[in-house]
Amino acid sequence: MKGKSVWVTGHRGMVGSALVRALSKSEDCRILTATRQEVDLKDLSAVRRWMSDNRPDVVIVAAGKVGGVLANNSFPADFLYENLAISTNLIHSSFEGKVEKLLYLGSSCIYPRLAEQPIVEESLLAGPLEPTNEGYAVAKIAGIKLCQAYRKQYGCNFISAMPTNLYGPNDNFDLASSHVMPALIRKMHAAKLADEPVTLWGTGTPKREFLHVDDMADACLFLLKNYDGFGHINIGSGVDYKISELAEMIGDVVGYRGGFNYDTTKPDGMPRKLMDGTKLAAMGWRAKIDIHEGIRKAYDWYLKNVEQTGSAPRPT
Ligand SMILES: NC(=O)c1ccc[n+]([C@@H]2O[C@H](COP(=O)([O-])OP(=O)(O)OC[C@H]3O[C@@H](n4cnc5c(N)ncnc54)[C@H](OP(=O)(O)O)[C@@H]3O)[C@@H](O)[C@H]2O)c1
Ligand SMILES: C[C@@H]1O[C@H](OP(=O)(O)OP(=O)(O)OC[C@H]2O[C@@H](n3cnc4c(=O)[nH]c(N)nc43)[C@H](O)[C@@H]2O)[C@@H](O)[C@H](O)[C@@H]1O
Repeated sequence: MKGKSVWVTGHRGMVGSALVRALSKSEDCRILTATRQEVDLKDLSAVRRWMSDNRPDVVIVAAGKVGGVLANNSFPADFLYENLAISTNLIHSSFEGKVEKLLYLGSSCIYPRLAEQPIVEESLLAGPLEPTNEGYAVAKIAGIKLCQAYRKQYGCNFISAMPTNLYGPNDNFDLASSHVMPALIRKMHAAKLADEPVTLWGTGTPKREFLHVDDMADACLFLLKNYDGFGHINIGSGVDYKISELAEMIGDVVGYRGGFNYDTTKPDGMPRKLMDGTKLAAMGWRAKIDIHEGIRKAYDWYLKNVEQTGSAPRPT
């Protein structure tokens, strides 16, 4: 990507900020960013204007409305509408702006609720979706299909990657809207100090695969440099854990010695979503950050950035 202008959308978020770190470290390129105040990605004319003023060579779609199982279940219209708008505006204006390459990021929730495990890329649209995040999943599926349609009709080099559940620096630690990893780090730290038990949502039996966001960013740069295909590519670690097992692992790192209660009024979501990483492995990429090391890094980041203030500073 030497000499290219790369627009990382959503650069203040967990995924976008990891991509900016990775690009700054290893690529001799020009990184372009824009805050929501500068360009609301839901607004097609604003996106078009920004695109024609800045003329990126490469666009990474790492912006989106993102949240955990409860937020997705509670605000399906927002998750569907905002993600559809962001995807269509960025993909269409990248076509208009003759962008050389676009990387679209989706999520493992695009796959059917009861997909055969580990989930191969070909499982897409082979069965009904998980109802708690159907809105988000439909928007992300539309993004994949848009990339494929612009490739088929206009020859655009637009690729898609589906990362599994991510965690790391700049994660969202708000207990109402976060994913499980940051929520449990925060809850266990507070429970350790207060000497109280921790309440987990759901039954603790669903299984999830976790990937450190720096591994994900590394995989994205790998795909940008090595993949020009039609089909979307899974990005995962290849290992999944029950939520109750994840809680034990986080407890070990945080030093929480108490027990766990389960609030079964909260949703479990997908029973399991372990992705098959054969395609990416065959190209020569694999994850490097082990989950224990990853949880330690995430807990350190939480202590340094969130614990003191109650909310994390976002990158500018
Ligand atoms: N988190 C995960 O576990 C996960 C898993 C798989 C895939 N992904 C992929 O990664 C993407 C980003 O996830 P994340 O965890 O980095 O989320 P995040 O931390 O919430 O970051 C999302 C970013 O998108 C920006 N954004 C949202 N709506 C916007 C709008 N209308 N205009 C301009 N910017 C807007 C946000 O801007 P503000 O800073 O102004 O809010 C923020 O910078 C997802 O959409 C998904 O494709 C994430
Ligand atoms: C990656 C994202 O994953 C999301 O699904 P999903 O893995 O269930 O999202 P999470 O919110 O991470 O929840 C994973 C599992 O952890 C359980 N869990 C236990 N305690 C907690 C807690 O305190 N907070 C949270 N958040 N969960 C908790 C939750 O019930 C669920 O079974 C999708 O809704 C999105 O669309 C997206 O795909």
